[in-house]
Amino acid sequence: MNNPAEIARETLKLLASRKLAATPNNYTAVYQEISGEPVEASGAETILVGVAQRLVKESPKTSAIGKSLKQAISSRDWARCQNELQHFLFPPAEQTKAAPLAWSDLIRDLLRQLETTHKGLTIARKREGLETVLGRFSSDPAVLSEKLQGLIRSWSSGQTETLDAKVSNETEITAPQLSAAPAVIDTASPGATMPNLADHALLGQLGELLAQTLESTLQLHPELSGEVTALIGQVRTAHSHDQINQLAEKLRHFWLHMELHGGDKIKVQEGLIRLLRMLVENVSELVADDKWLHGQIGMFQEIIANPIDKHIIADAERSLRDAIIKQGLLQQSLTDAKSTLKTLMSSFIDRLGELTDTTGEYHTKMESYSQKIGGTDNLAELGHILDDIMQDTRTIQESALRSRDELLATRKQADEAERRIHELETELEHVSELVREDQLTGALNRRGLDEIMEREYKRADRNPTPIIIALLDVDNFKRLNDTLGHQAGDQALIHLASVIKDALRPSDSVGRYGGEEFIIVLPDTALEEGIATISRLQRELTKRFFMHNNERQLITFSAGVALRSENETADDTIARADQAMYLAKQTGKNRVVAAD
Ligand SMILES: Nc1nc2c(ncn2[C@@H]2O[C@H](COP(=O)(O)OP(=O)(O)OP(=O)(O)O)[C@@H](O)[C@H]2O)c(=O)[nH]1
Repeated sequence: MNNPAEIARETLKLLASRKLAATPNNYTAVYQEISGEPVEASGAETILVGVAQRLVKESPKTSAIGKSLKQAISSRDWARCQNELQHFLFPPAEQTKAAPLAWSDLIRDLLRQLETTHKGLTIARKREGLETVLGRFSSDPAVLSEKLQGLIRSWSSGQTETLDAKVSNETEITAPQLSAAPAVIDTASPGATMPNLADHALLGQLGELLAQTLESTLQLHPELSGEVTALIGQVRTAHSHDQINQLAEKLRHFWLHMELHGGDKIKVQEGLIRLLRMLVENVSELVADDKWLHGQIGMFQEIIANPIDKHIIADAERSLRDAIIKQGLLQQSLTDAKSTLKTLMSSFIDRLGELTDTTGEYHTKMESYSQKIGGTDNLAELGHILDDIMQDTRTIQESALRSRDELLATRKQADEAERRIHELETELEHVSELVREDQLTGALNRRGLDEIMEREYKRADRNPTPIIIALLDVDNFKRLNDTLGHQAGDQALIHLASVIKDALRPSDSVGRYGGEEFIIVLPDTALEEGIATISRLQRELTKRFFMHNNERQLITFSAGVALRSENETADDTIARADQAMYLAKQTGKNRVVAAD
């Protein structure tokens, strides 16, 4: 139909049949429908189309309204347009009611988490994060709520470093969270989006990871095992929005319990250490003269005084176990030697008693002979008395002689037993000192070294004499370990320590400073002399090879030699020797460098 008059006539007919009012808009629309020419949109209509398009793009939630609005505009169904717009501007009551509830929970949670102690997070740091979130997102309550929840999660998970990054990236701050579970989980909820399979799988994996993480806390907090087991069951079976919300609430309670229990454990640990410190201090006073215990107690005091480190405890345990085994053996020998001495002493006393008895009897007899002699003039009888006297005198002489020999022998044995006891006691004292030795090489350990250096430094302060501290580090030791094995490496260290000990003077000391590092203390030694001594050690090592599987292995070391400056602390001298040793390594290894 091309004739405009005919089109106009048809338009009026259609308006009447559709019972539409003959308004300009209706007329234009029907006219266009018949003629097939595009409708020239009115100003208001153009604005409405723009609004609809914006809603489609804005978010998944507004997109549906936008699309429906677009359809209503194109079919010119203005009542529907009005409906859609109202729906968008004034959402149904239940949607708006949910917000205050979520806010009260959120604020409660926020306050609780703000006051709870989180490792590595101060309250000031938390406040700072809170200020940033409030400053940036307070214009949009929904976004603000999400960001605040993200912030709380980051506190509980200890992700302090990522907090700033998250705050600065608006789209990243909230990872999907349990308390605000995404609609994709619950397809039955009104308005829910169809779940995406990949999201489902990811959520399942996350759930399983959470369950495993919870399982791993069972060992740490056995007292919470009932709660943890129930939570694990719930994590594995929670699928709906409601279930996940309930789970989130229980998890929050669980975190709180864990924090309380963790805090208790730390307090218990601190209390035990305090008790142990008191006990050790008291014991060390009680046994002030008991050298057997000095080494062990000193070691304990040192461990407790410093931050507890599992490696130090393990080292100490090894040394102590060795010392205790050796002390046990020596104690047994000492007990045996003491009981031998006791037996000897008692037999000694018995013999003395016998001797006294015998001499007492002899005196009595002599008295009776003297009376008999006084009461007779008979020569024959006097002859008999004399024979008896001679016999008794010979017997007592023999007995005295035998007793003298026996007593001498017993005395000798007693002396021997006493000497052995003394020897064992000295050895026992020395065993206690074993905790000052490095168990592998027999050189001093760090503790032993500290004591020697303190002693020598004090001596040098009283009576000014030079002291040399040399730091030796075996060259390419890692390669030796890698090619010959760790045990060969150990043997090489034992060999090195033995060569050093043999080459030094008795007044010098050698201690193991670290893995393959040794410190040598040369008292009363000038710098030139010290350098010469350490260079001599290098030559010794080229003469006394380390043998491994019948093959000669050359061990070399780099050394830094420092002369103690006036009033310098041991740590400072070591630091200078270390720098010089580092220079020796840098300039080709197997050399000795004097410290500045
Ligand atoms: N066998 C054995 N090896 C040890 C011991 N203590 C430390 N080590 C090893 O010593 C090696 C030291 O390696 P690095 O510090 O790289 O030094 P390096 O190989 O000697 O190299 P340079 O010092 O540059 O010459 C490491 O492999 C340690 O594992 C020990 O008691 N026994």
